Amino acid sequence: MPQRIALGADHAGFAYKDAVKTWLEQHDYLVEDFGTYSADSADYADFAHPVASAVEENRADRGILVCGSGQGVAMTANKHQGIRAALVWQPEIAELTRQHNDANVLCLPERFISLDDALQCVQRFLTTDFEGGRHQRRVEKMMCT
Ligand SMILES: O=C(CO)[C@H](O)[C@H](O)[C@H](O)COP(=O)(O)O
Repeated sequence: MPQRIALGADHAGFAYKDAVKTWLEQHDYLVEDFGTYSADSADYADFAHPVASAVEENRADRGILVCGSGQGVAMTANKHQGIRAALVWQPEIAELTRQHNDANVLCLPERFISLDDALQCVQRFLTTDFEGGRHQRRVEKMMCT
């Protein structure tokens, strides 16, 4: 069964969100796009909350969020129980945050990363497994549930 991906961005992440959406569809992921749908100014929390809720409520397997710096969407998503949203700016970090932190939401900073790197981050984030072991204990200590 294909992985279900919840996608969201504000105006500063709109262009990369659309490119990520195209990449995901080309690679047979099931995408739910929570907006924004234009480059008009918008508030990142209006898109980060629905993406985080979709993952939290198991309507999506993973979330991907984009804003200018990646910070606003990450902070917002991490307000949700069960969400481990990671700010990622290079592919190696995308891999590490899956292996060690079991991140379930990827947050990308459109204004500080090339599109090529952003797509590589998406690919590594979606194809890297959590390592468990000592990292399982640490993730459990991180969570408030
Ligand atoms: O990076 C962001 C939040 O962390 C947002 O995407 C905004 O781009 C940032 O806050 C700047 O806002 P602006 O309205 O684009 O100047």
